[in-house]
Amino acid sequence: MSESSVGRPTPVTNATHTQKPSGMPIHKYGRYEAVDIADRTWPDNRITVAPRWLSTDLRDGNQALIDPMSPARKREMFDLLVRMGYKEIEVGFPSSGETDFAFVRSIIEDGAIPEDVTISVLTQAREELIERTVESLRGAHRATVHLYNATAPTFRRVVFRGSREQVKQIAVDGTRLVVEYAEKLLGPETVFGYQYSPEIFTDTELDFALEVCEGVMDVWQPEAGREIILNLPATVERSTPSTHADRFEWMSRNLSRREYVCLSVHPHNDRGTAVAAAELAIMAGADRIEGCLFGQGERTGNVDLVTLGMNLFSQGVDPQIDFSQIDEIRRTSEYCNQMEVHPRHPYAGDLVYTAFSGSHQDAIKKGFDAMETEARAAGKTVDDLVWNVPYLPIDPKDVGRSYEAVIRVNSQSGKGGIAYVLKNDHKLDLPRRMQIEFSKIIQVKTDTEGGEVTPAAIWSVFQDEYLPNPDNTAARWGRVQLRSGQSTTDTDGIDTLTVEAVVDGVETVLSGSGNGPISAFFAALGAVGVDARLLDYTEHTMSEGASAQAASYIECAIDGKVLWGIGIDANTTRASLKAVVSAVNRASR
Ligand SMILES: CC(=O)SCCNC(=O)CCNC(=O)[C@H](O)C(C)(C)COP(=O)(O)OP(=O)(O)OC[C@H]1O[C@@H](n2cnc3c(N)ncnc32)[C@H](O)[C@@H]1OP(=O)(O)O
Ligand SMILES: CC(C)C(=O)C(=O)O
Repeated sequence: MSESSVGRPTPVTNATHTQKPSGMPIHKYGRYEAVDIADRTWPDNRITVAPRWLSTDLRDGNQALIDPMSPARKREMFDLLVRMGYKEIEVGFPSSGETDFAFVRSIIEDGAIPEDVTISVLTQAREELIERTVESLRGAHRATVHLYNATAPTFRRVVFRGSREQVKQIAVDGTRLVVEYAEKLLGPETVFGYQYSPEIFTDTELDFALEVCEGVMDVWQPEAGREIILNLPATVERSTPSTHADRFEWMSRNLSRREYVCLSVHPHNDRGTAVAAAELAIMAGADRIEGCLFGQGERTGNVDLVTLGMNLFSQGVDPQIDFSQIDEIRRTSEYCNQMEVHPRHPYAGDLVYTAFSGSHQDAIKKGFDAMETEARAAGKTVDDLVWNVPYLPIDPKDVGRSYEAVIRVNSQSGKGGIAYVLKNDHKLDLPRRMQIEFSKIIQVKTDTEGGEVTPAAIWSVFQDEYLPNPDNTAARWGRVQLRSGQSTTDTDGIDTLTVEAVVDGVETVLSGSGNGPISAFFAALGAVGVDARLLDYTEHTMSEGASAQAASYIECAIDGKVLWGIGIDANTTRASLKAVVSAVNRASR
């Protein structure tokens, strides 16, 4: 070892990270096939308008619940989805039993479905189920039957025990039966649509998925004014979102009658990438997304419609869905599903607009201040500007949240967060060095007591430290209490101040002169043995209007200690005298 390197730590080298077998049974799993599409175009595409949305909360969401929704909970969910603006809603699986059938009948018969909303119902490709399904739609204004059968090799072999041709025939025959029963059972008042899903599309060979979809289209005969929805589900999410997008681009390019096809994506979240899979599929040509609020649904859930919609919103694209009361949406969804939304759920969780850590809080506070400064300079309001506050991808106000929870204080917090609470809740804009001083006081509390310090507790500590209330004996402390004061200014600009005060419990009249009321007060305090020197002074109004209060902050050296005081009063001179008293009392505390 050379002399110069003695005592230095050993640098990390790549050799430290050589891979060792984990012992996990990796031999049980195969790699997902890539798609042969070297000239893919989707990576260059941008999402500039909202896709069509279908909520399947009442079907795919409901079928995965421990306790499926009661009719009342179903209705609550349906009404919420309508209020939010969803125009396509899968309302159930009517052939599953009386509950779903009766629910579909109830919303049709109650007139609960707005004219511009299309309801959709799912069925297997079995004649008795198709008949019952179509039957449930009698009298609806706009209704779609959604037929599915699994097309992947394992399902062909294990579930249907049939060849490719036989499994394709299930879809083709099912489609024919849907058309026949719709013609037989539904009247002209119903605008009737059709949707087909090759279930387990993600594990189906692309050429076979295409062949089945073409066979279905040959029966439905899509044309102008007669679209078909072809929904390609990631029934179980199996690939990266990029491979999923490749498969969509391939299907979109190879489908015939493409202009009459609404290509729909239906991701599940088994790999945790459903949102990305949906977004990339849209870039790759999909027109429509099926999902559930907050990612409810089978196993790890369907893709989350709230995240998808809010992702668009946060990029300046209108999602066509109203998320402005996100907490009401969340509460209703929790009630209907009897399942809680995670506190860290994107856009909606309790903690997603909250910073506990000091550097985040500092940046957020500075971001808010910068937005206010920019707005003032431009003669605008903050709401007119493009949102740009660190760590907050959107303005919490836009989803009905207040700024109260944006900063919460615990042992990880710094001065910026505490200053934010005082500014936001009490209009006190503490000078930087005073922020440092006060944050140390709060830090002692968090270090000794642990946990969170609420805004109310911060305020109570602040009041006790800087603003002892002279009217409240319990909260009164300190050597000096100010009663009243008068100042005069002579022709040379010298101020003479006379104050009535209680000093060490004794009523006293103090007098002093200086080149301003503060220095005059310091001179007066000298008479009772206070040795104080002004280091810094700042003030601001706390609100607009004639009755506005002002806050004064004074940094002084008193008897060898440097510390801050604050005074609040409608009169700025009185506010500054109070600030001196605050500092003097703290010095002797
Ligand atoms: C990926 C998805 O989310 S798909 C939607 C899944 N959702 C649901 O299943 C919820 C509602 N379903 C139900 O309530 C019931 O399944 C019912 C009432 C519709 C039918 O119940 P059952 O008659 O007992 O049949 P079950 O659902 O068990 O299906 C088994 C049979 O249907 C066949 N089948 C399954 N899916 C389909 C399909 N899409 N099309 C045609 N046949 C199918 C199976 O091969 C099997 O046939 P077999 O008995 O000849 O072997
Ligand atoms: C019926 C289809 C669309 C489905 O729910 C799935 O494959 O996940």
